[in-house]
Amino acid sequence: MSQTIGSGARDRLRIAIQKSGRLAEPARALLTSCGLSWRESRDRLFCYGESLPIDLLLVRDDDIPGLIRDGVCDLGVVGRNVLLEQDIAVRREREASVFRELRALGFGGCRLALAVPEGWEWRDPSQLAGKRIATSYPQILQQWLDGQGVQAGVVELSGSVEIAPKLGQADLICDLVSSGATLAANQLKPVMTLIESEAVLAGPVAAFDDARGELAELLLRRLDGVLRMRHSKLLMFRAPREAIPSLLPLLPDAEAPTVMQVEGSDGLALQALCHGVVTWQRLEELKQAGASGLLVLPVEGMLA
Ligand SMILES: Nc1ncnc2c1ncn2[C@@H]1O[C@H](COP(=O)(O)OP(=O)(O)OP(=O)(O)O)[C@@H](O)[C@H]1O
Ligand SMILES: O=P(O)(O)OC[C@H]1O[C@H](OP(=O)(O)OP(=O)(O)O)[C@H](O)[C@@H]1O
Ligand SMILES: [Mg+2]
Repeated sequence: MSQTIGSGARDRLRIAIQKSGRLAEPARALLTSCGLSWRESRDRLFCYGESLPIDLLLVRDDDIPGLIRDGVCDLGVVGRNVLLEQDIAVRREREASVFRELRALGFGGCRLALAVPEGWEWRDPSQLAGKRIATSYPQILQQWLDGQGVQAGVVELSGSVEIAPKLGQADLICDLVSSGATLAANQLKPVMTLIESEAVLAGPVAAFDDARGELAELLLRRLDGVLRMRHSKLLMFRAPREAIPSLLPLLPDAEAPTVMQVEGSDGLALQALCHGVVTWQRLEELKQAGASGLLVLPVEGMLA
């Protein structure tokens, strides 16, 4: 089988992920937990899929939507902020989306927010009329301003947006915020959230009409199993039969527990798949209610 990147062979699925940066490691780890493995090329920009015919292309995150649009890659892991920014640009040109968000992946969480100098008294978006707003997301910002019916100047910067008000380039900014530390360090405060973002699996709007369709479906099924189980834990413990009524209310987030008879005793062994956080406090409460030999096990995936 050909390994040429641009061969046009369509019996392999190609996923673009960030080469380095915030999304690089978690994206790879997630795909690995879906059972994918790769033989890396020496330059590490293309990774040939070994366990399945699913290859990786390692790129700058901003390039991912364009690679999908041009059919160079079939899927991509990218921030919703980047996908939406480029989707709006495409829709302005073609009047139809070419990308779609297939799954939210639960990492790379942040929000795109308006932030103003700390001294500003914020009331509502009408205050933005005639102001200059620095951002790396001009399309999302302009669409939001249009929706608010506000006319403001959009100053596009590719980075270090938070310094723009101090440099006199803009009156306020529209940038990504996570902890808020960068804003605080620049004497800015967030006042409006335009979008909530996280890493997403993106793909084309058009369906695949060859072997890639089945590969994409297989990957999505595995991904759903992994995502569903991501915060789940398998709880195993023993308990006397009479403790069951006081133990079950302590497992409100668990699927119906499996209860087994322990050989040679009249005690029971229980197994419960908990979808919420299993804290030390909860374990202590279970122990007090009669549970013993408590084991908390991580769950890697589930095929329903
Ligand atoms: N502070 C943050 N906390 C959490 N997620 C963030 C934060 N900042 C950005 N992100 C998310 O991570 C994505 C990638 O951010 P990163 O800083 O690695 O991008 P980059 O510098 O543009 O990388 P590249 O070199 O690939 O162009 C962003 O598009 C956003 O979705
Ligand atoms: O609210 P915080 O937790 O401070 O995070 C927000 C900052 O994180 C991102 O920048 P990053 O650190 O990735 O630097 P970069 O923009 O230069 O890549 C973003 O562009 C903000 O500047
Ligand atoms: Mg980038």
